[in-house]
Amino acid sequence: METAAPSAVIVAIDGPSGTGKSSTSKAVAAKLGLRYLDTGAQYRAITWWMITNGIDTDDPHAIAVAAGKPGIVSGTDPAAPTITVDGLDASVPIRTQEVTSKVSAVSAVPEVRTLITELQRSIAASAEGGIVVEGRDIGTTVLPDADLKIFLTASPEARAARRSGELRGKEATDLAATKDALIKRDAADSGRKTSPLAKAGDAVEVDTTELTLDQVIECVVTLVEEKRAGRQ
Ligand SMILES: Nc1ncnc2c1ncn2[C@@H]1O[C@H](COP(=O)(O)OP(=O)(O)OP(=O)(O)O)[C@@H](O)[C@H]1O
Ligand SMILES: Nc1ccn([C@H]2C[C@H](O)[C@@H](COP(=O)(O)O)O2)c(=O)n1
Repeated sequence: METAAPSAVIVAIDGPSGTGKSSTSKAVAAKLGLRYLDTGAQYRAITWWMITNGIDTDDPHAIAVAAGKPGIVSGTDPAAPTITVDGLDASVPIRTQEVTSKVSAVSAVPEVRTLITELQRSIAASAEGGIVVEGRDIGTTVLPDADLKIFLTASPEARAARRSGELRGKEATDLAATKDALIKRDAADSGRKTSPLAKAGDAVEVDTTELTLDQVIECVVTLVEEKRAGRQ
């Protein structure tokens, strides 16, 4: 496994859905001049490709056979992250309800994880000034030697309220249904055999339930700066 330049700081941010990983990671990366990688977008992208190419997402063997076919490219500018599949902009279609409902099954297939993990490691290794990588297994599996590991949590109620606020006006906003869907996806992501959603033993846990997004960003920026200062 290649590593980034010695001065680069690598930050892994993991946690369940709706805990604020993407919002926090993007803002922290922008403030500190780091690159940013949304690994959930990559699993969503491969899921979208499976759906649009007629692969049965309930058939792990069919998914495994097709896993190497799509070309997934992630842009890591925190001000404008991008994701393409075979050269097509996938940023909008990967956020549909259909993709969200199928991504846990696709991302549980070991062949998918092996390919996406390799891609994530190569992106992190080429980020010369450092990178914030967010997902479910970054601290445990993808980048176990990350300089700083954060595990974000929040109550299911807080997470559902955040998601409902986001969806208002676009799709159904039933709070109870949103909470049930979050809990179901977390259970699938935590319960899979290959690199499940988990807190690394050396990760700092931040419960964001009672914190504003700005407070969480400030907390993580401080942790990164402390880590950088300690390395000098
Ligand atoms: N501390 C917070 N307080 C209030 N709202 C927040 C907080 N953190 C994030 N949010 C909001 O919650 C929503 C979900 O946040 P975000 O997408 O960053 O979570 P996530 O952990 O990346 O979710 P997922 O894993 O499902 O992609 C967004 O609308 C975001 O603005
Ligand atoms: N490192 C990762 C990141 C994401 N996944 C899977 C599991 C999630 O439910 C799904 C979508 O992620 P989101 O966009 O909601 O952050 O992708 C994973 O298995 N490992």
